[in-house]
Amino acid sequence: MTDLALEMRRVEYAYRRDVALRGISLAVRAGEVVAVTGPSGCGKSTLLHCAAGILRPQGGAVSLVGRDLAELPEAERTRLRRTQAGVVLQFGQLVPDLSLMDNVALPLLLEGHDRDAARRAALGWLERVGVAGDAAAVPGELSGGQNQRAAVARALVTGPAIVFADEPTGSLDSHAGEQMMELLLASTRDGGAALMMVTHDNLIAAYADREIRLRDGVIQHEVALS
Ligand SMILES: Nc1ncnc2c1ncn2[C@@H]1O[C@H](COP(=O)(O)OP(=O)(O)OP(=O)(O)O)[C@@H](O)[C@H]1O
Repeated sequence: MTDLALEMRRVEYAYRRDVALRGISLAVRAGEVVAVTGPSGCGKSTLLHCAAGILRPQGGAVSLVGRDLAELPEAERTRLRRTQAGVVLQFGQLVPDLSLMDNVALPLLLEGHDRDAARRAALGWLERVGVAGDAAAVPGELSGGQNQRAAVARALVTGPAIVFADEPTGSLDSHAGEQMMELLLASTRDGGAALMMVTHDNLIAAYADREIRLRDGVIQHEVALS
């Protein structure tokens, strides 16, 4: 058993023209909160997407809860990602035609949970993030902040080991952003998950236990913040 939620070893990623990551090695411990910072274009989002198993690095290795993603058969890899990695993106990325309740229940339904149990768990998380009253509404009927709260609930409903958040407060004003951060921290702590968040905002980074600063696709430095 490992107490590492995430481990990346010499990870490299290149798009057609741009090399985005040039050998990134890092680890995130169970329950730890890590901020990934750095100037625009330095590779923050690419790093997060490789860590979450959304992008496959061309070099190096990524392990979630001690299991190397590249060594797993496709179905197991999908399952590990779905159950152990929650993802919150800047604009929530909820399914527009589904109610908040069904959006949050979806990861459980995809894992084969029965519909009633999935909906009960979804409602429980919608309550914790403060939007249970909007459970029947679809995302287009609600504000960015409400949708973002539901996205946090969806990320945590499977009980993941780690939540990946890409500019989670980016579409919110500063007060709503602060509330979102408090919620994200409390929810991940509540669910026993680690949190890796990408941000260009120093005030948001200050919520983390550790800051990892990137520059030109490499780690420039790491700073313990607490
Ligand atoms: N889909 C893509 N296709 C081609 N190149 C890309 C793509 N996404 C990112 N890049 C390039 O990869 C490099 C790293 O981009 P990335 O989005 O990871 O940086 P970032 O630090 O998250 O930037 P920002 O803070 O502006 O969101 C940049 O040079 C960028 O232009």
